[in-house]
Amino acid sequence: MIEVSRLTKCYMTHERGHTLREIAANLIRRPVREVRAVDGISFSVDRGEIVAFLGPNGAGKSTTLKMLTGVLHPTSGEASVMGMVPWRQRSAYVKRIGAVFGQKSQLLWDIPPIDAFYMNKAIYGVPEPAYRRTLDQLVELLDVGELIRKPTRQLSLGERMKCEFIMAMLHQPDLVFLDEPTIGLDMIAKERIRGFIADMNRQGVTFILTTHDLDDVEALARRAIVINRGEIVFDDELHVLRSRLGGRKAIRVTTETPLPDSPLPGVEIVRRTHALEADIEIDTAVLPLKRLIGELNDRYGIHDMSIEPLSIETVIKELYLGPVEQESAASTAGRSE
Ligand SMILES: Nc1ncnc2c1ncn2[C@@H]1O[C@H](COP(=O)(O)OP(=O)(O)OP(=O)(O)O)[C@@H](O)[C@H]1O
Repeated sequence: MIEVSRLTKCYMTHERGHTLREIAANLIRRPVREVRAVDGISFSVDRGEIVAFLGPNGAGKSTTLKMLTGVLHPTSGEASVMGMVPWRQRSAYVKRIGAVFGQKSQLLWDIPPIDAFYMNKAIYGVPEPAYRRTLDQLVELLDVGELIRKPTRQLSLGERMKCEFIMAMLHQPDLVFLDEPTIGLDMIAKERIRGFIADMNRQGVTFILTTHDLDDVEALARRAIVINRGEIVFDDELHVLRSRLGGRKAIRVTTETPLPDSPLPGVEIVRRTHALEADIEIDTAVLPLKRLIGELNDRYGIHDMSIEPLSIETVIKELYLGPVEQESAASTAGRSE
């Protein structure tokens, strides 16, 4: 469905002077700096997938999405989506895709969503019977019967997001780009939206999901593409990310005497939450759990303990960090909060 090859986007930005002399010099000539936001990325996505597209702030996610939705021309490289080049065949292309941006509404504030839906029907040229059928189905699935007749400004965030989804799905797109679709929602609303995405996916819709919410990823995606500084640093199934965690476990332990900075080999203090309480991480391949409990208890006296598997967030953070940042992150571990 999506084939991306060596896609690159460089922005040219004007350097701003800070000192008076620099500002005066800028009046005559402003130096230009190149920002390589996306640096030769290649990947493909099959029909029916939900792919999480992840990365830290400034990694190049939005720039990639803008190119794939046809809003932005790349500096170089190619993309073919459903046989079209997004930025060259925009008008035919937008009829086949949908987009939901958690931070940007596509509805109109003062009019009810139903009127905005009707406008989209006209823009996309959706025939009346197909429009009715899809609208009825979406309204029932998202349980928004009455809401769509209220002015958008009177809706709660969760209610509005449901309507944003209807707006994006009414023309029955084959591919939908989601950018932070559950941002700001409470747990119940998040669950509803996730359920809806999974339903649509079962009906054959492909989703590209950009989010900082790793619960969205765990709930929906089987595969993740991680981008950092414009380059892809991981592209595989989520279970491969999880397997990188190996036998590592996160433990919160309260002891009778304080833990030193290196309590035992294979144990890392991630955070001290209290003088006698710390979050530690262990590698059970180096130190089996049974030995950890025995030795911690003998040396420091265990008062309380809870053990959890590490979240996928940990591996992703490690992917985000380059070797230099990993070293400095390691040197700050163990500091009190
Ligand atoms: N219009 C622009 N002009 C110049 N530089 C830009 C422009 N848009 C983005 N950038 C730069 O390109 C890089 C990638 O930005 P982008 O918005 O694609 O990142 P992102 O991964 O979406 O980040 P976030 O998670 O914060 O939204 C950043 O360094 C950003 O400052």
